[in-house]
Amino acid sequence: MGLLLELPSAVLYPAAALLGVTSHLALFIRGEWHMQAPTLFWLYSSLTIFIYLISFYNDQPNPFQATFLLTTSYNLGLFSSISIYRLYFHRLRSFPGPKLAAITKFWHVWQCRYGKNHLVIEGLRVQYGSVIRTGPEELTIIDPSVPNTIDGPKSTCTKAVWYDFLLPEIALNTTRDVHEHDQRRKVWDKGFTSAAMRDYETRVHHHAEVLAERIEGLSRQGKPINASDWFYFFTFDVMGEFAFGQGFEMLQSQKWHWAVRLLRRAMGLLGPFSAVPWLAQVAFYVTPWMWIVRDWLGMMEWCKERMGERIARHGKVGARRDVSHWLIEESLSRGTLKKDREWLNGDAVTVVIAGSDTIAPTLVFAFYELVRNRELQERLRGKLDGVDIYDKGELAKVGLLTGVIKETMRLWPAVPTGGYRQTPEGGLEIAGSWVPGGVTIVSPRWSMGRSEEAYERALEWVPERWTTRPEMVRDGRGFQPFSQGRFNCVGKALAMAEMRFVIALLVTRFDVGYWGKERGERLVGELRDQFTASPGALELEFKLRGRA
Ligand code: HEM
Repeated sequence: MGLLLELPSAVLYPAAALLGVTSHLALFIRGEWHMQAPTLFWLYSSLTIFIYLISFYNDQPNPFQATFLLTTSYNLGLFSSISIYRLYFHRLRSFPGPKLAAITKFWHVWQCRYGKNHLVIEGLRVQYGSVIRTGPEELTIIDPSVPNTIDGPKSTCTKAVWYDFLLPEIALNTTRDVHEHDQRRKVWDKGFTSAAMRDYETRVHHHAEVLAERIEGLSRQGKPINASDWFYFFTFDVMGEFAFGQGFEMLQSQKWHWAVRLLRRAMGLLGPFSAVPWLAQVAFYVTPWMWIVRDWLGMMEWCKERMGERIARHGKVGARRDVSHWLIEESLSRGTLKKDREWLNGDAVTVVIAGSDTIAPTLVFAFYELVRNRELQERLRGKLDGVDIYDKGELAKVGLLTGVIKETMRLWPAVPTGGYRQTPEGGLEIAGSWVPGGVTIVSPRWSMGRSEEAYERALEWVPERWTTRPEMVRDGRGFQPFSQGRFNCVGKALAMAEMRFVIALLVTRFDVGYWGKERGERLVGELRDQFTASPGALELEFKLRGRA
């Protein structure tokens, strides 16, 4: 090495650049590298220090400069080769899209720095059309046929690299191994049978009634209700109970639980950094002391402890059956409780996030729309008149109520752009384009729901398009708020029952309107896409019906 450094610079630096090109063409061009990111980071840092020390001990006149020039030459070779390849030789080179997006996902990180991926994609659709290259190995395709192609019964697509974001945490929704997923899904399905659902219903009713009482209490005091707080308090309390057998007690305390706060703050990272899962790996392994990583790990530790307590309570007299009951029961029956502990921890966090961060924004937006459409609110109240809202079956028959929920999920999807899939090795035809293997496919619900080709007056909230005006849905194939196929939402029935009940309970009990000068500007303006939708504040007035 010392001898190498004595080579004339005219030879040394071009040689380093050539090494950069070679490492790209011989190594990095093949396969996935995001999981190796921490190792590469350490290797690169160690080599840089090593070069510096060699230069220093070989009496180089300026060891810092020598190291800098050598590493820069290598990087120049490496990144020039990557850029030229991705722009002019890559399998996706003929797809339209921003040139910088084709070179690096950092382009996307920058675009999403305010958590507005749903708007970034919408802007690209206007500029480039419905098939866009949004990354070196990524296509965003806005077409009603895509959900079925990538998730339908015949699909051979798998989950894309994004799902490795949280490794080493493992959970049903993040596992990329199809066989492993299917095995775990069978266990989950036991927690969502009709019998299991009956156990959950009464607790949903109980929490919803507490929510209504709190709202009534505040409205009696003449205070506004921030829907974006209260619906989250409600859903997190419900899901906390389903995951750990105990809620976060936010409806009681009327404030955010610190663990939920940490969780939501950590989820905020998914806004800008979803595009670069390798960076999350570097952060987890190289900088675990960083505040945001500490937040996440702190929250995971808290969940792990709660799961420990939940396991200790399992089978005790009076213990109620929650989602975790079924997961623990399965591990016990197989004698694998200890081995499955990581799964149980990860799956409990999944119950909390997947069950809360989706229902809450849908409820917030449903009430926003019901407030903007007071006549429809009144009509819905009329349809609910005389219906036993505690009877799940009866409630499901109220078409307009289901229409309200579906229309809200179309226009304000809880998962606006997420749900990335990867094409199988041999490639796949998607929406008329041949897509090679190993490519990430994004099928954004936000843009699909706003497509005039699929919906008449697409930007308007018209629940009747799902009931009496079916002609307003020109092509409903793209409407998959809960996804479909093997990775579809396991909690769909629970979610629909829960949303129907909460809306019915509150609409029959209160007249809901804007509070003061509120018109929903913050709700929509501060909406962030961080895999799930995170809305801004919305202050509403809930007037108890029959009172002035
Ligand atoms: C409005 C409510 C909800 C919506 C819109 C929704 C939507 C979705 C979507 C789009 C997916 C697919 C995600 C992906 O492809 O990565 C999904 C998966 C999932 N959801 Fe939901 N969800 C809701 C409520 C719930 C509830 C209440 C639970 C119950 C705990 C739940 C649990 C899950 C789980 C575990 C998965 C992963 C399934 C798998 O990979 O096999 N969700 N959900």
